[in-house]
Amino acid sequence: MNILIIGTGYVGATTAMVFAESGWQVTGLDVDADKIERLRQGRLHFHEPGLEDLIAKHVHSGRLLFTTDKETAIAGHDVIFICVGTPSRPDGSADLRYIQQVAEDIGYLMNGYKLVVTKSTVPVGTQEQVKAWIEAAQRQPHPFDVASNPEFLREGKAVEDALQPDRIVIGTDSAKASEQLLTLYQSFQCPRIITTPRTAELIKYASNAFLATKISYMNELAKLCDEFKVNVNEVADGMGLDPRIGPSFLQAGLGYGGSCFPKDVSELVMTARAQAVQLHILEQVMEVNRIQPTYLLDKARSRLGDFANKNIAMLGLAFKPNTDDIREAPALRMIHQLLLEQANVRLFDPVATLPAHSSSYEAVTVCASVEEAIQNADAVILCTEWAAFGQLDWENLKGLLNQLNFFDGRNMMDARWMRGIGFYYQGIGND
Ligand SMILES: NC(=O)C1=CN([C@@H]2O[C@H](COP(=O)(O)OP(=O)(O)OC[C@H]3O[C@@H](n4cnc5c(N)ncnc54)[C@H](O)[C@@H]3O)[C@@H](O)[C@H]2O)C=CC1
Ligand SMILES: O=C(O)[C@H]1O[C@H](OP(=O)(O)OP(=O)(O)OC[C@H]2O[C@@H](n3ccc(=O)[nH]c3=O)[C@H](O)[C@@H]2O)[C@H](O)[C@@H](O)[C@@H]1O
Repeated sequence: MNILIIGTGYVGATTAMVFAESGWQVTGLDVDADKIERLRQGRLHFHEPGLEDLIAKHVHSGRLLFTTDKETAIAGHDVIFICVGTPSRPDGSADLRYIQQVAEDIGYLMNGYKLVVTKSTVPVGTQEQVKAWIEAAQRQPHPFDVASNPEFLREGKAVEDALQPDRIVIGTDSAKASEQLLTLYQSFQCPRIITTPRTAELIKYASNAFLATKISYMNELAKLCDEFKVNVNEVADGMGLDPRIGPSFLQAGLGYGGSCFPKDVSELVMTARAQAVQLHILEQVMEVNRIQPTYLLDKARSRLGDFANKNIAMLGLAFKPNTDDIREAPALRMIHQLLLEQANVRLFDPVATLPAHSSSYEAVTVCASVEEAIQNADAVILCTEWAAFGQLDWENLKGLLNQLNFFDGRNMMDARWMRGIGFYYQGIGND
């Protein structure tokens, strides 16, 4: 079997690497010629630790090819993974236009049996829709199967997650399709779940929504911790020792961002509403997340009086460390608000950059180092827990600041230490 990956973004590029690493011949197809040109040279168009080296390795071995030629690519491959984006529409439901485009291309250009696998995160029922789009676009009837095979990798840990997944979920009604997919994944050591397409699609949303729920739960609890002068991290440690709860995703902070949790929780709520089911808990999860960055800004404002003409050093822009992804990053919303309130924003992130071609952030001073960002700062706001920020010597750096105010959106610093060296220090739930 040779494999075609359509869409070479975070998931597509990683998936292409995974199958090449497992010994298959893989081609990545994208409409973006610049991305394809870089990938052909073994270079990645986004920051993901370890991925570029593995892609380069397989580009050089010839096991991994990249193209923009959909006619040849679709005709020449038996197994096709769809990895294009499924962004939110303004009403919060998933926009399937890229999936539809790809399905129609496959239908129109297919020349024999194809196994079409949806790896993109798609609403329950999409597999049936993809089938219908393919059928409607066919010029002559060719047999095909459609399967759902959701992806669970995290950005920043994509290589590790994709090469050693916790589970492989395959949703299909076709024995031939599940057999082919099990062969493709034969070298993986993890549980496989073979189920219906709808179940596979829902497993993906239910997983992301549950993780988002854990985060919003801890963020709300953190506010109570502040009132009681209890440290939320200690509460999380105590809770996490119960194996029924588990220690992960209990980190209070600025709320969840990224290209997935915000859109997937919202899509699940919309899907449920279309079935006349109200997901009350998830609606509140979204609301808690929406107001979470405001909580830290309120603390900073009440300390400074107001933000007008104050120098605010923002440390971190990416929605989480080890990625340059700024989609739905809480830092962006905070910068927007600070600019509205006339603050002078000085920003440093080790890899992420502000959105290109956006006039909204022109007033931000983008700095090349922490030292430059905190120069004459009236307050530091830490938005992303890059490991390097945890190693800074604030005892030495504090002389650069105008006022010793530190607002830690990720509870990264030791509160007692920071206060001990003279900072007015506030985190989320560690007052
Ligand atoms: N980013 C992540 O960590 C994860 C994302 N997912 C899901 O995977 C899907 C893809 O997400 P990302 O990789 O982040 O998106 P992305 O935006 O990084 O990549 C999508 C790619 O598809 C390409 N594309 C769009 N239309 C195309 C077409 N007609 N033909 C060929 N290429 C086309 C785009 O040019 C782009 O390179 C989404 O549904 C997302 O929810 C699932 C798990 C993890
Ligand atoms: O569907 C997806 O795209 C992916 O979404 C998430 O992965 P990702 O968004 O890359 O990153 P996470 O590590 O899950 O973090 C998401 C957000 O939650 C925040 N978070 C995470 C954990 C925590 O304890 N507290 C917390 O605030 C992070 O700062 C970040 O903003 C899931 O973890 C993946 O399993 C899934 O495949």
